[in-house]
Amino acid sequence: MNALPTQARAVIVGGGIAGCSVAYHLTKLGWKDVVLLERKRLTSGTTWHAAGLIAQLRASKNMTRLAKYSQELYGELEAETGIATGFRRCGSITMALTEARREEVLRQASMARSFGVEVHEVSDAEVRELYPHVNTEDMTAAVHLPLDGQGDPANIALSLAKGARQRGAQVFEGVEVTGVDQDRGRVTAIHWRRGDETGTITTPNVVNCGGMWARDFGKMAGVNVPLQACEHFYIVTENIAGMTQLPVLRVPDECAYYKEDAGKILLGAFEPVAKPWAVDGIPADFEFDQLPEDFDHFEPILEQAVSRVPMLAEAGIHTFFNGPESFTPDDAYHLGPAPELDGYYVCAGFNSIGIQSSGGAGMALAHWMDTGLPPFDIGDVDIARMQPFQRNKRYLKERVSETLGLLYADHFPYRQKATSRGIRRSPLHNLLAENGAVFGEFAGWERANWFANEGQEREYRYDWGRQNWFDNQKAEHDAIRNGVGLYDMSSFGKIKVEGPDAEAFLNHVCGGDMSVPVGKIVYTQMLNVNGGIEADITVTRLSETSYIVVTPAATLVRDMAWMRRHVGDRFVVLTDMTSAEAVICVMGPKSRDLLKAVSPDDWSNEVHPFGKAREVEIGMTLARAHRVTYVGELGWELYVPTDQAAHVFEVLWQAGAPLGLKLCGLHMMDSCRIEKGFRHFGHDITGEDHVLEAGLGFAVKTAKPDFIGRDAVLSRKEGGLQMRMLQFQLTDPDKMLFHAEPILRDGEIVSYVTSGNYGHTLGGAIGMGYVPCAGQSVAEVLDSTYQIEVAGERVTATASLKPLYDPKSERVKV
Ligand SMILES: NCCCC(=O)O
Repeated sequence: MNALPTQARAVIVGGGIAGCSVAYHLTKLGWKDVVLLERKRLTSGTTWHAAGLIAQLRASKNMTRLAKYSQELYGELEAETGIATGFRRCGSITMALTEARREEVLRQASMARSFGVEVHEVSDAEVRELYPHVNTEDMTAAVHLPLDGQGDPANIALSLAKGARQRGAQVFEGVEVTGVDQDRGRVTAIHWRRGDETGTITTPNVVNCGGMWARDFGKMAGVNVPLQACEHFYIVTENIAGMTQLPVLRVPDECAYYKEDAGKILLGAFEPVAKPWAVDGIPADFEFDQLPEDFDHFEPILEQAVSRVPMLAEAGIHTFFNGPESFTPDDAYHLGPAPELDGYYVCAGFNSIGIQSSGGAGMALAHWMDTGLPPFDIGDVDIARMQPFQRNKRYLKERVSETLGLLYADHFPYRQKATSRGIRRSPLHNLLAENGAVFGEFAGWERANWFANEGQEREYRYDWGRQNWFDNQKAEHDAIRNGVGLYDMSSFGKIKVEGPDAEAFLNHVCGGDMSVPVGKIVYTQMLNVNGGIEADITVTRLSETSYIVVTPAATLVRDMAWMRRHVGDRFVVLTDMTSAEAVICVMGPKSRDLLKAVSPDDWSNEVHPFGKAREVEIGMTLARAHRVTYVGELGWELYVPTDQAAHVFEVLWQAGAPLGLKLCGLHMMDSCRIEKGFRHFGHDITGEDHVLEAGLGFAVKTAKPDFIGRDAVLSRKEGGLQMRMLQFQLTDPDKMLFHAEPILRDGEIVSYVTSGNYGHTLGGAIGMGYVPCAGQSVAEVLDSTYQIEVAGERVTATASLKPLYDPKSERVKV
C-alpha cells in the first residue's frame, strides 16, 4: 500500500466524478502535490450508477457554458488518457406535449442559440426520423441538439483520475477523512484513517467533493452544504433486436428520459414527489450499493412510457434500478469557496446531472482556487447563496421531495416552491397576509410578491404570457407612480461595520467614497480586481466609527464572506443585523404627505434630501428614515426595530387610507425598477460585468488613492468599453420578457436579456442587456435595428442608454 503524504497543496475529499474532475483541472493548471482521498473505491458512491447523459442546455448562459465545456472535454478524454469513456455525440431530443412546454422549449432553444449551442426546432416527422420508435401524436414541439452526448460515467471519472495522475496527482482509495483542522478561519490540515492506520496531511486547501456525504462532511468543519439524497429510479430493458443507435430522448411532460445503450433502453424518471433517503445518516459501509425496488412508485412513469415508446411493452425489463443521488434546495449544485472557512471549497450536490456538470464544475473550481475568482459569474451555483438554516434535515427532506421532480416540471417564470415554506417571516407577515398578500419565497424569506383583490384567488396561475397577477402588479405600479404605496423589504441583508478602521476598510472594499458625513447614504459596488461587480449595496454612515451596509437578501452570506476576507489587519467588526430591523418602504409622489401625517418631523427636501438618513418619529416610536429609491419615485425606506414594525405599519396604514395608500409587492418593485433602468444584482450585474460597462461609473470614485478594482477601472477608462448595458422596450405590447432572450443587432444575435419585466407606465416589456461596442460611440451603438427573440419570434425593440422612464431623475429628487 502506498504511503500517504504528510503535506499537500490541496486535498480533495471524494472520488466520484466531481473529485476526479477537480484533481484533473488543478493539475492541468500546474498544481503540484494534489491528493485525492476516497473513503471506499473511486466512483463507488453515485457516479457508478449515473445514467450518463451529457446535455448542454441549462437555465442560464454560464451554466450552459459549463455544460458545453463538459461535453467538449469528454469528447477528448479518451484520446488523452487511453480509457474508453463510451462518449459519443448521439444528440438529444426534447419533446413538448403541451402549449406551455412548447413555449418553454422554444425559449430555451432561443437562449441556447445566443450562447453558441447548436439547436434546431424539429417537426414530428423529423422526430420520428431521428427516433423511429416514438409516438409523436400529441407532440406540440420538439428541439434537437445534435452535439449532446452520452457516455459511461464511471469510465469518464476514471479517465479524469488518470489524467490527474499523469500530471502528478496522488489518488488513494480506502481512506476516510476524520477531521479538518483550522486556525484563525483558515484550513490547516486534515486527519485520515485507512483501516488501523491514521495520519495527518497539512494543507492550505481542502475540497469537499463528498457527493451525498458532503453535508455531513461539511459539518465536521462548520461548513454549510445543504443537500439530501433521494432515491432515483430507472429501468434497463433486455436487448431489443434490431435497435440502432438513438439520440437521448426527454419527454419532461411525462417525467421521463430515454437513453439507448448497446441495444437496450434505459428509461429514467423525475417523478413529481420523490423519496428522500437516509435523512439521518448514510450507512457507513455504503459502496456500489443500490436501494430496494419500488415498482409502485415507478409504475405511473412506465405506463406513460409504454405508450410513448410502444416497443417498451415488448422488451423485457432486465434491471430495475434504484440508487441515491443528492439534491439541493434549489436544484442547482454547490460550487466555490465556503463562506465560513478560508481554504475550504465545495463541489457537490449535482441533482442527478453530475456527469454533464462535473467537467465544467471542476474546471471552474480549479480556476477559482488558482486565481481567487471564478472564470465567469457562477452565482447560480455559488455555495455562498445557501442560508445556514438550509442544512436543517426536516427542511431538506421536505424540499428535495419536490426539487427532484422540478427538474422536469414546467419552468414557468416566477414559479414558487410548494414545500418547506414559512421559515423566515417579516414582523409584518401576518398584517400583509390579512390584507391579501400572495407570498413568494426567497432565501427562505416569505415576501409579499403581489396583493390579491377582495375575492380574488390568492394563488399563482403560471403561464408564459401574462399571469393572473398581471393586473394586480399594474395597479400597484400605478399607485407607486401616481400616489403612494407601501412595501416590505425587511428581508434586506443588513451588515453593521464598526470600529476605528470602519471608514478605511469600506474605502478599501467599495468603489464609492465612504469619507462622508454622518447620515450620508452612499450607493456603491464592491469590485473585484477585474472591475467586476461583487456586490451592489448602499452604505449609510451612522457615526464616526459605524456604518450599515444594506444588501439583497440573497447575497448577505456572500457579501459578509467577501468583506471578511478583505478585512486584513484592520480593526473592524462585522455584524449581521438583518433580523434586528424591519424595512418598510413608503414610495410615490404622495409619500411625503403620508409621512407628514404620522410624524412631527420636517420631511421637506431641504431638511431631508435624497441620499440622507436620519432618525425620525413615526407614531409613538422611532425609525431611521433613508431617502433612497429602487422604484424611481420620491420615497423613504424606514428602518424600524423589529418589535416596533407592526406599530409603524398600523400607523401608516391608518393614515394612508385618505391618500389611497396601496400595499405593494415585489413584482411591482421589479416592474418599476426596470423602467428606471436600475440594475439587478445577479442578473444585470455580476462579478464578470465591469462596473463601467454596467453604466455604474458614476458610483466609482477613482480619486480615492486605493480600493479593490481601481486599476481595472482606470485601465478600462483608458482602453475603452467592450460592452454597454442598454435598456430595451419591445414594440409589441403583448409580448413578455423574462430573462435570457437573445438580442439581435441588425439581424445578428449579439447578446441576451439579463433581466426583463413588464413596464406598466411605458406600456411594454422592458429588458436590460449588454451589447458589444468596442471602438464605437454611443450614437453608433444606438443607430442600429434591435430585435429580441421571444420563443423563436423576432420582436422589434427600441434601445436606450438612458433610462426610458424619468431619464433625469426629476421625480426622485423633489
Ligand atoms: N441522470 C439523469 C439525467 C437526466 C437529464 O439529463 O435530463
